[in-house]
Amino acid sequence: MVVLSVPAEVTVILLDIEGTTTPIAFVKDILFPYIKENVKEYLQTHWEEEECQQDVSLLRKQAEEDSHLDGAVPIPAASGHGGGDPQQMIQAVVDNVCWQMSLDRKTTALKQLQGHMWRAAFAAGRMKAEFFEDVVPAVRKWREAGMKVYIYSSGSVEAQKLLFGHSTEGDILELVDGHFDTKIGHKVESESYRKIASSIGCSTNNILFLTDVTLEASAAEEADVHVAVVVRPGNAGLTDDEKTYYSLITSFSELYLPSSA
Ligand SMILES: CSCCC(=O)C(=O)COP(=O)(O)O
Ligand SMILES: [Mg+2]
Repeated sequence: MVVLSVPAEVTVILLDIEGTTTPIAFVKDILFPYIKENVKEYLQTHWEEEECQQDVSLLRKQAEEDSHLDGAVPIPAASGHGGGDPQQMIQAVVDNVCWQMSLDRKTTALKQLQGHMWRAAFAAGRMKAEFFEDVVPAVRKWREAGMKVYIYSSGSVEAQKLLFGHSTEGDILELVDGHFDTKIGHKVESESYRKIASSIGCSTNNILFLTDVTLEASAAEEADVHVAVVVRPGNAGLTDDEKTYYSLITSFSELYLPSSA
C-alpha cells in the first residue's frame, strides 16, 4: 500500500466533501436531482416564510452580479406591498436555480437554498449521505491520535451537518470539530485558507487539506497549507503534471501519522 507521511507540524486535517469523503455520484445523482425536481414545489410551499424570502433575496443579489454572464437568468425585484406576481417570481427563481446548477456553480446563494431544501428530505429519512468506507475509520484514528478534523466544502455548513448527521454510517457529526463553507471565501482563493487557520487558531502550515480539485489544492498550498489530492472513483482525471506534482492518495488509510505509530 502507498503511504503518505503526514508532516509532524500538522495538527488539523481539513476535508473537502464531494469527491473526497463522499462519491461525486451521490451528489450528482441524488442530492442535485432532488433540488431540480422539488424546487418549484418547495418555493410554492415556503414562499411566505422569512427563511425562504432571505434565500430569494440572496439569489436575486447573485443574479444581479451574474447579469453580464451568458445565459444568466434575472430575478425581478419584489415591487410594492406584497411584491409582484408570486408565480412569476417563483418561476424566475426556479429558472435561475436550474441555470446555476447546469453550470455546477458554487455560489453561497445557491448552496444556502439547497441546504434548506435537503433538510426536510434528510429529516424524513428520504436520503442518507454516502461516505467512502475508509473515511469513518480513518477519521476516528486521526482523532484518537490527537488531530482536529474540520470540513471545508462549497456546500453550506447547514448542508454539511445534514450529511454528517444522516449518513449510511449513522450520525457521525461528533467526528467533526468544525465546519467552513464559502461564507469564509471560495475554495480556489488562498485567502480563504488563511482565514480558516485564523478561525481555528493555528498556523496555515499546521493544516493538511485533502481535496479532489487541484485548483483548490493550489490555492491552499499558496497559503502554506499542506495538501494531498484525493483520487476516488468517478473523480475528474488529473493531468500527468498534476499527478507528478501533487501527493496523491486513493484512500484515507494511506495517510500515516507519525504521532500514531
Ligand atoms: C456538502 S453539501 C453537498 C455537496 C455540494 O453541494 C457541493 O457543492 C460540494 O462541494 P465540495 O466543495 O464539497 O466539493
Ligand atoms: Mg470536492
